Amino acid sequence: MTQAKLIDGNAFSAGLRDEITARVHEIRDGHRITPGLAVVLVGEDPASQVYVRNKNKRAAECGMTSFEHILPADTPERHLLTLIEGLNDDPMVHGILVQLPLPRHIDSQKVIEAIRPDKDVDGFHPWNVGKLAAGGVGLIPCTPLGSMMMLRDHLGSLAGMKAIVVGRSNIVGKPMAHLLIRENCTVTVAHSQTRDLPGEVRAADIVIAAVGKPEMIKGDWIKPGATVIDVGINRVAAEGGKTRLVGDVDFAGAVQVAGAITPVPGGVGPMTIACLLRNTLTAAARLHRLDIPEAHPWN
Ligand SMILES: Nc1nc2c(c(=O)[nH]1)N[C@@H](CN(C=O)c1ccc(C(=O)N[C@@H](CCC(=O)O)C(=O)O)cc1)CN2
Repeated sequence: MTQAKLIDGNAFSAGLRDEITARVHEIRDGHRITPGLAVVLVGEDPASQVYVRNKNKRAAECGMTSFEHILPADTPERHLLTLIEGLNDDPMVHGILVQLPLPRHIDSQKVIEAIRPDKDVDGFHPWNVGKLAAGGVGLIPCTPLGSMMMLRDHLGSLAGMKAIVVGRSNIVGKPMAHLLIRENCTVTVAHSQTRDLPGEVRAADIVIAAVGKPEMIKGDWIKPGATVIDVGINRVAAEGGKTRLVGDVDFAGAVQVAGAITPVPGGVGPMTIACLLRNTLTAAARLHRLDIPEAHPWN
């Protein structure tokens, strides 16, 4: 039996970061502007620490300035809001990102809404959410943006295709659905109350799995030849007391049926960070009204 093509997020993200690096050097040399990314982490969540370290490392590799703010887990919400106010006003900072999840005593939505929308490189501020929903120009959340780049690269036009997004989070599910509508797909958003989820998935040419449940979407739910983008990153127990990463899709089953599939790790995850850098470059260019081409335009 033929196996699905693997969509390699590590390779795609490396190519995108090369393009971003070239653009960053252009504006540093031509305009004396260095894009700056501020990354804020509250607490000691080990996975978040890794993501924040990688974001800063990748930003520096692309020639950007990265500003790291690591705050203790018991930081009062007011202190975090004051830090954001300072970053909003700092001309060296073009992109602001607060790593999620935040400790429970902090209201994440309040924090997101405190970030200047034109520096909101996560694309989570209601202004950017509204721009995406209404078809305007804002900043697009990184994971959906990276997923869409890989889809367009693999499939070309998506017009007329049936897509299902399994999961309705503000970070991935909802923005992904809007992007797919923009690309003229017929979109179903499935969630915990969906009746006959296997049947809904079987009807789809494109499956976006963003439900946060390890290997929940089975191989025999996938339509033969469909393109599967697995957004899940779940750490599960493995042999010898170790852990391993799996997605939301049963990869071993799906790879036998799908036309193409993103692996976990090495699929959507690396694209999330590359798209954060792309958004930071976009924010810097817009804030300084620079007329530079976008890295890897996809629409
Ligand atoms: N403010 C934000 N918080 C969070 C976001 C986000 O986009 N903005 N997304 C996730 C975490 N995340 C980025 O922050 C992220 C997750 C995973 C990866 C990644 O490269 N994963 C690797 C595997 C890494 C590992 O071994 O654990 C892969 O899939 O190959 C990058 C970024 C929640 N919070």
